[in-house]
Amino acid sequence: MPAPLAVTMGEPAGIGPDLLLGLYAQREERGLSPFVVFGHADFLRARAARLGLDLLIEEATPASAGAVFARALPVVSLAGTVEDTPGRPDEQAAPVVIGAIAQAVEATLAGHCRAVVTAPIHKGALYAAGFRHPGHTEFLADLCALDGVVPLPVMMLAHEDLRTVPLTIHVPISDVPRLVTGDLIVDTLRVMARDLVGRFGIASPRIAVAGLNPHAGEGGSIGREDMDIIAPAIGAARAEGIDAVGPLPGDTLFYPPHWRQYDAVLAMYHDQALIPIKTVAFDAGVNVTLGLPIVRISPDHGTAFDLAGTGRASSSSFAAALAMADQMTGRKS
Ligand SMILES: NC(=O)C1=CN([C@@H]2O[C@H](COP(=O)(O)OP(=O)(O)OC[C@H]3O[C@@H](n4cnc5c(N)ncnc54)[C@H](O)[C@@H]3O)[C@@H](O)[C@H]2O)C=CC1
Ligand SMILES: NCC(=O)COP(=O)(O)O
Repeated sequence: MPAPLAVTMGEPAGIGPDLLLGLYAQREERGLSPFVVFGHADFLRARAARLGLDLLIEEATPASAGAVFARALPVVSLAGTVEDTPGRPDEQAAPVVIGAIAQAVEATLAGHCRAVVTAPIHKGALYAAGFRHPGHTEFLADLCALDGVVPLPVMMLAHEDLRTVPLTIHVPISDVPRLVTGDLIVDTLRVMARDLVGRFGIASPRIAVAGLNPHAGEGGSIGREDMDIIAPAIGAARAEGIDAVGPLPGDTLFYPPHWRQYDAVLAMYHDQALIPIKTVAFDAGVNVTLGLPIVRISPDHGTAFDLAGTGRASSSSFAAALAMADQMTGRKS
């Protein structure tokens, strides 16, 4: 039996548990391939009951999950306290939330699961409990370190033909100009070029690079980073055979006829990359981590505390994440 997908439970006070339970309940009509949830079985039973979902939840292992999936939701259940309090995060649950991610990655690196699909975490609750990574992206890279070498994780938001990557991720906007370095741009372009081929099957990817300043600096009169740092880095990447162009003004680049000329856009900061995707495809975009030895995908949205426990959250982005994990691991086209 093929290995299952590893799905992490995410923040218990958020919508992640609602969505994975709701998708499991529709597994037959959606034709979902087997997945195993890393989380807390009793909590998931409580949330399922709150949502009025009549389903069985069974403790399992990645090896048994495939056989269990047809009759019950297989769960690798971690020890710890997880209360069912929608909308009210409790840092007591943090060890289970963090441990679930770590165990899902370990199982995938070992080949017991095919890919990791993560439900959203509430970063504030985890920071309060001592979590020291800005988000999944950086934590996953640490978990995938080999012989002490941590891969460069690259966040990509993807929907159909729009794919955007923020060069800098969860950092204050005041730190961005200092963090936009030539080395980071070249390293990120290398990961993008490699994974657009290897993960997305695009034979000769074309990458647009957005500028940092308005109008990409307007020839240096509105900031010099575009001329002094970004343009030379693009030149260095092109010299390696990477088809990158820019820096292009960030606003007009996202005019659809412009971005459609490219397979992906490298943006300079979080919102420059995420606003376009969330504008055109909030309900179906996904977040993919490039640069890792495993496939990791998540929905593009967060914990949506206002909807948790109500059954009103849309599962379309979560379903898109499961579908892309299947595609990238060769299970479905
Ligand atoms: N991959 C992850 O772990 C992510 C985690 N987050 C975390 O989520 C928390 C909340 O972030 P926000 O900025 O408020 O973003 P959010 O995505 O949780 O919510 C923004 C708005 O979109 C709505 N929304 C979100 N998902 C929806 C869905 N599936 N169906 C219908 N409506 C939906 C919410 O009700 C809210 O009005 C933060 O702690 C953030 O760090 C945010 C993005 C990704
Ligand atoms: N805004 C995107 C986001 O917060 C996702 O971060 P990560 O937890 O996937 O690193």
